[in-house]
Amino acid sequence: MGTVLDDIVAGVREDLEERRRLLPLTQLAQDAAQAVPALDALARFTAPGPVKLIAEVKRRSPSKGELADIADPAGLAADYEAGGATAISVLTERRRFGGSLRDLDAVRERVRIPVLRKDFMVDPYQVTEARAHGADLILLIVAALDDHLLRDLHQQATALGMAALVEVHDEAELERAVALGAQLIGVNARNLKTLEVDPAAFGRLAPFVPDDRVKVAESSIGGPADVTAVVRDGASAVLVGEALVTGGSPREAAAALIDAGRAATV
Ligand SMILES: O=P(O)(O)OC[C@@H](O)[C@@H](O)c1c[nH]c2ccccc12
Repeated sequence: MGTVLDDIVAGVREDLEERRRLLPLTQLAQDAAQAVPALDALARFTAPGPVKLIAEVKRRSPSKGELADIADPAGLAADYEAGGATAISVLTERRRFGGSLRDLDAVRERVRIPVLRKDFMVDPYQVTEARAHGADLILLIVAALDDHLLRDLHQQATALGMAALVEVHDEAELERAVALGAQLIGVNARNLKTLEVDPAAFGRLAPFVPDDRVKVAESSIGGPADVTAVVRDGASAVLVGEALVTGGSPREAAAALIDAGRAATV
Protein backbone atom coordinates (compact mmCIF):
# COMPACT_ATOMS: atom_id res chain seq x y z
CA MET A 1 0.00 0.00 0.00
CA GLY A 2 1.24 3.45 -0.86
CA THR A 3 1.68 6.30 1.61
CA VAL A 4 -0.34 9.51 1.57
CA LEU A 5 2.66 11.11 -0.10
CA ASP A 6 2.62 8.49 -2.88
CA ASP A 7 -1.08 9.20 -3.50
CA ILE A 8 -0.54 12.94 -3.63
CA VAL A 9 2.41 12.60 -6.00
CA ALA A 10 0.42 10.30 -8.31
CA GLY A 11 -2.29 12.96 -8.63
CA VAL A 12 0.31 15.67 -9.13
CA ARG A 13 1.84 13.67 -11.98
CA GLU A 14 -1.51 13.25 -13.71
CA ASP A 15 -2.26 16.96 -13.55
CA LEU A 16 1.25 17.69 -14.73
CA GLU A 17 0.97 15.46 -17.81
CA GLU A 18 -2.17 17.30 -18.80
CA ARG A 19 -0.43 20.67 -18.59
CA ARG A 20 2.55 19.30 -20.50
CA ARG A 21 0.25 18.27 -23.33
CA LEU A 22 -1.20 21.76 -23.50
CA LEU A 23 2.14 23.53 -23.23
CA PRO A 24 5.26 21.63 -24.29
CA LEU A 25 8.47 22.24 -22.36
CA THR A 26 10.12 24.11 -25.24
CA GLN A 27 7.38 26.74 -25.13
CA LEU A 28 7.33 26.85 -21.36
CA ALA A 29 11.10 27.43 -21.35
CA GLN A 30 10.56 30.52 -23.48
CA ASP A 31 8.06 31.83 -20.95
CA ALA A 32 10.57 31.17 -18.18
CA ALA A 33 13.27 33.06 -20.08
CA GLN A 34 10.94 36.04 -20.43
CA ALA A 35 9.62 36.04 -16.88
CA VAL A 36 10.46 38.77 -14.39
CA PRO A 37 13.94 37.98 -13.04
CA ALA A 38 14.01 36.03 -9.78
CA LEU A 39 14.67 37.96 -6.57
CA ASP A 40 17.64 36.89 -4.46
CA ALA A 41 15.58 35.07 -1.86
CA LEU A 42 18.54 33.52 -0.08
CA ALA A 43 20.02 36.95 0.65
CA ARG A 44 16.81 37.96 2.41
CA PHE A 45 16.90 34.89 4.61
CA THR A 46 20.55 35.30 5.57
CA ALA A 47 20.19 39.03 6.28
CA PRO A 48 20.48 39.99 9.95
CA GLY A 49 17.31 40.63 11.90
CA PRO A 50 14.59 38.76 13.72
CA VAL A 51 12.98 35.53 12.61
CA LYS A 52 11.89 35.56 8.98
CA LEU A 53 8.31 34.66 8.23
CA ILE A 54 7.25 32.69 5.17
CA ALA A 55 3.50 33.24 5.12
CA GLU A 56 1.43 30.74 3.20
CA VAL A 57 -1.62 31.09 0.98
CA LYS A 58 -3.33 27.83 1.94
CA ARG A 59 -6.92 26.97 1.11
CA ARG A 60 -7.16 23.41 2.36
CA SER A 61 -5.03 20.47 3.44
CA PRO A 62 -5.38 16.69 3.36
CA SER A 63 -5.28 16.51 7.14
CA LYS A 64 -7.73 19.33 7.93
CA GLY A 65 -9.86 19.70 4.79
CA GLU A 66 -11.13 23.18 3.98
CA LEU A 67 -9.25 25.81 5.98
CA ALA A 68 -10.33 29.11 4.49
CA ASP A 69 -12.35 30.49 1.63
CA ILE A 70 -9.71 32.72 0.09
CA ALA A 71 -11.48 34.89 -2.46
CA ASP A 72 -8.52 37.18 -3.00
CA PRO A 73 -5.17 35.38 -2.66
CA ALA A 74 -3.26 38.46 -3.83
CA GLY A 75 -4.93 40.61 -1.18
CA LEU A 76 -4.05 38.04 1.46
CA ALA A 77 -0.43 38.02 0.31
CA ALA A 78 -0.34 41.82 0.36
CA ASP A 79 -1.55 41.72 3.97
CA TYR A 80 1.22 39.28 4.84
CA GLU A 81 3.74 41.56 3.19
CA ALA A 82 2.41 44.56 5.12
CA GLY A 83 2.71 42.50 8.30
CA GLY A 84 6.42 42.01 7.65
CA ALA A 85 6.64 38.62 5.92
CA THR A 86 9.96 37.90 4.20
CA ALA A 87 8.37 35.66 1.56
CA ILE A 88 5.00 34.34 0.48
CA SER A 89 4.42 30.62 0.00
CA VAL A 90 1.70 29.77 -2.50
CA LEU A 91 0.40 26.23 -2.61
CA THR A 92 -0.17 25.28 -6.22
CA GLU A 93 -1.17 21.63 -5.70
CA ARG A 94 -4.79 21.31 -6.79
CA ARG A 95 -6.33 18.07 -5.59
CA ARG A 96 -5.48 18.06 -1.89
CA PHE A 97 -4.62 21.69 -1.23
CA GLY A 98 -6.97 23.52 -3.60
CA GLY A 99 -4.09 25.53 -5.02
CA SER A 100 -3.30 26.61 -8.56
CA LEU A 101 -0.81 28.41 -10.74
CA ARG A 102 -3.45 31.11 -10.99
CA ASP A 103 -2.98 31.80 -7.28
CA LEU A 104 0.76 32.00 -7.87
CA ASP A 105 0.29 34.46 -10.74
CA ALA A 106 -2.05 36.66 -8.71
CA VAL A 107 0.33 36.78 -5.75
CA ARG A 108 3.38 37.36 -7.95
CA GLU A 109 1.73 40.37 -9.52
CA ARG A 110 0.89 41.94 -6.20
CA VAL A 111 3.86 41.59 -3.86
CA ARG A 112 7.47 42.71 -4.04
CA ILE A 113 8.90 40.05 -1.75
CA PRO A 114 10.04 36.58 -2.88
CA VAL A 115 7.35 34.06 -3.76
CA LEU A 116 7.72 30.34 -3.10
CA ARG A 117 5.96 27.82 -5.32
CA LYS A 118 4.82 25.22 -2.81
CA ASP A 119 4.07 21.96 -4.55
CA PHE A 120 5.25 18.40 -4.89
CA MET A 121 8.06 18.90 -7.37
CA VAL A 122 8.95 15.63 -9.06
CA ASP A 123 9.67 16.64 -12.65
CA PRO A 124 11.90 19.27 -14.27
CA TYR A 125 8.83 20.59 -16.10
CA GLN A 126 7.46 21.89 -12.79
CA VAL A 127 10.65 23.76 -12.00
CA THR A 128 10.61 25.55 -15.35
CA GLU A 129 6.93 26.20 -14.78
CA ALA A 130 7.64 27.76 -11.39
CA ARG A 131 10.06 30.22 -12.97
CA ALA A 132 7.71 30.93 -15.89
CA HIS A 133 5.10 31.95 -13.29
CA GLY A 134 7.53 34.24 -11.51
CA ALA A 135 8.51 32.11 -8.53
CA ASP A 136 11.75 33.02 -6.74
CA LEU A 137 11.84 29.86 -4.67
CA ILE A 138 10.64 26.30 -4.95
CA LEU A 139 10.05 23.60 -2.38
CA LEU A 140 11.91 20.30 -2.74
CA ILE A 141 10.58 17.55 -0.49
CA VAL A 142 13.37 15.08 0.17
CA ALA A 143 10.89 12.30 1.05
CA ALA A 144 9.40 12.53 -2.46
CA LEU A 145 12.68 12.40 -4.40
CA ASP A 146 15.58 10.05 -4.94
CA ASP A 147 19.06 11.56 -4.68
CA HIS A 148 19.47 11.80 -8.42
CA LEU A 149 16.25 13.74 -8.99
CA LEU A 150 16.81 15.84 -5.88
CA ARG A 151 20.17 16.93 -7.25
CA ASP A 152 18.84 17.59 -10.75
CA LEU A 153 15.87 19.68 -9.63
CA HIS A 154 18.03 21.59 -7.16
CA GLN A 155 20.59 22.35 -9.83
CA GLN A 156 17.90 23.35 -12.30
CA ALA A 157 16.32 25.75 -9.81
CA THR A 158 19.69 27.37 -9.16
CA ALA A 159 20.42 27.63 -12.88
CA LEU A 160 17.11 29.44 -13.34
CA GLY A 161 18.05 31.91 -10.59
CA MET A 162 15.75 30.46 -7.96
CA ALA A 163 16.52 29.24 -4.46
CA ALA A 164 15.24 25.94 -3.09
CA LEU A 165 13.74 25.28 0.30
CA VAL A 166 14.75 21.68 0.91
CA GLU A 167 12.32 19.97 3.24
CA VAL A 168 13.12 17.11 5.62
CA HIS A 169 11.30 15.31 8.38
CA ASP A 170 13.86 12.95 9.90
CA GLU A 171 17.58 12.44 10.42
CA ALA A 172 18.19 10.45 7.23
CA GLU A 173 16.45 13.06 5.07
CA LEU A 174 18.40 15.82 6.79
CA GLU A 175 21.68 14.10 5.95
CA ARG A 176 20.66 14.02 2.29
CA ALA A 177 19.72 17.71 2.32
CA VAL A 178 23.02 18.68 3.92
CA ALA A 179 25.01 16.55 1.46
CA LEU A 180 23.16 18.25 -1.40
CA GLY A 181 24.47 21.60 -0.18
CA ALA A 182 20.98 22.95 0.45
CA GLN A 183 21.22 26.51 1.81
CA LEU A 184 17.63 26.66 3.03
CA ILE A 185 16.68 23.63 5.06
CA GLY A 186 13.11 23.23 6.29
CA VAL A 187 12.15 20.79 8.99
CA ASN A 188 8.51 19.84 8.48
CA ALA A 189 6.85 18.85 11.74
CA ARG A 190 4.32 16.94 9.65
CA ASN A 191 5.27 13.54 8.24
CA LEU A 192 3.87 13.65 4.71
CA LYS A 193 3.73 9.86 4.53
CA THR A 194 1.33 9.56 7.47
CA LEU A 195 0.21 13.20 8.00
CA GLU A 196 1.12 12.85 11.66
CA VAL A 197 2.62 15.86 13.40
CA ASP A 198 5.68 15.66 15.60
CA PRO A 199 6.05 19.04 17.31
CA ALA A 200 9.50 18.04 18.61
CA ALA A 201 10.93 17.40 15.12
CA PHE A 202 12.52 20.82 14.72
CA GLY A 203 14.19 20.80 18.11
CA ARG A 204 15.53 17.33 17.51
CA LEU A 205 16.97 17.95 14.04
CA ALA A 206 18.10 21.58 14.32
CA PRO A 207 21.39 20.76 16.11
CA PHE A 208 22.42 18.67 13.11
CA VAL A 209 21.84 21.45 10.58
CA PRO A 210 25.18 23.17 9.89
CA ASP A 211 25.18 26.75 11.11
CA ASP A 212 25.90 28.17 7.67
CA ARG A 213 22.47 26.98 6.47
CA VAL A 214 19.17 28.75 7.06
CA LYS A 215 17.02 26.69 9.44
CA VAL A 216 13.31 26.88 8.73
CA ALA A 217 10.65 25.45 11.05
CA GLU A 218 7.61 24.32 9.06
CA SER A 219 4.05 23.36 9.99
CA SER A 220 1.87 23.37 13.09
CA ILE A 221 3.03 26.76 14.31
CA GLY A 222 -0.20 27.86 15.96
CA GLY A 223 0.84 31.22 17.34
CA PRO A 224 3.53 33.41 18.89
CA ALA A 225 4.44 30.89 21.63
CA ASP A 226 5.35 28.28 19.02
CA VAL A 227 7.56 30.81 17.23
CA THR A 228 9.33 31.56 20.49
CA ALA A 229 9.98 27.84 21.01
CA VAL A 230 11.47 27.15 17.57
CA VAL A 231 13.56 30.34 17.61
CA ARG A 232 15.04 29.21 20.91
CA ASP A 233 15.81 25.91 19.18
CA GLY A 234 17.68 27.77 16.45
CA ALA A 235 15.13 28.57 13.75
CA SER A 236 15.91 31.64 11.68
CA ALA A 237 12.70 31.33 9.69
CA VAL A 238 9.23 29.87 10.13
CA LEU A 239 6.71 28.73 7.53
CA VAL A 240 3.12 29.26 8.65
CA GLY A 241 -0.15 28.57 6.87
CA GLU A 242 -3.16 27.50 8.84
CA ALA A 243 -2.70 29.88 11.79
CA LEU A 244 -2.58 32.83 9.38
CA VAL A 245 -5.51 31.91 7.14
CA THR A 246 -7.85 30.94 9.98
CA GLY A 247 -7.11 33.82 12.36
CA GLY A 248 -8.52 37.33 12.27
CA SER A 249 -6.35 39.92 10.55
CA PRO A 250 -3.60 38.21 8.51
CA ARG A 251 -1.51 41.34 8.73
CA GLU A 252 -1.68 41.53 12.50
CA ALA A 253 -1.24 37.79 12.87
CA ALA A 254 1.90 37.89 10.71
CA ALA A 255 3.29 40.83 12.68
CA ALA A 256 2.58 39.08 15.98
CA LEU A 257 4.57 36.02 14.90
CA ILE A 258 7.53 38.16 13.86
CA ASP A 259 7.34 40.10 17.14
CA ALA A 260 7.49 36.85 19.07
CA GLY A 261 10.58 35.90 17.11
CA ARG A 262 12.16 39.26 17.81
CA ALA A 263 11.54 38.91 21.52
CA ALA A 264 12.99 35.39 21.55
CA THR A 265 16.16 36.44 19.71
CA VAL A 266 17.21 39.23 22.09
O1 LIG B 1 -0.57 25.15 7.91
P1 LIG B 1 0.67 24.94 8.71
O2 LIG B 1 0.56 23.84 9.71
O3 LIG B 1 1.17 26.23 9.30
O4 LIG B 1 1.81 24.42 7.69
C1 LIG B 1 2.34 25.25 6.67
C2 LIG B 1 3.32 24.46 5.81
O5 LIG B 1 4.39 24.07 6.61
C3 LIG B 1 2.63 23.24 5.20
O6 LIG B 1 1.62 23.71 4.38
C4 LIG B 1 3.59 22.36 4.41
C5 LIG B 1 4.88 22.10 4.72
N1 LIG B 1 5.45 21.30 3.81
C6 LIG B 1 4.54 21.01 2.88
C7 LIG B 1 4.65 20.24 1.73
C8 LIG B 1 3.57 20.14 0.92
C9 LIG B 1 2.37 20.75 1.25
C10 LIG B 1 2.24 21.52 2.40
C11 LIG B 1 3.34 21.67 3.22
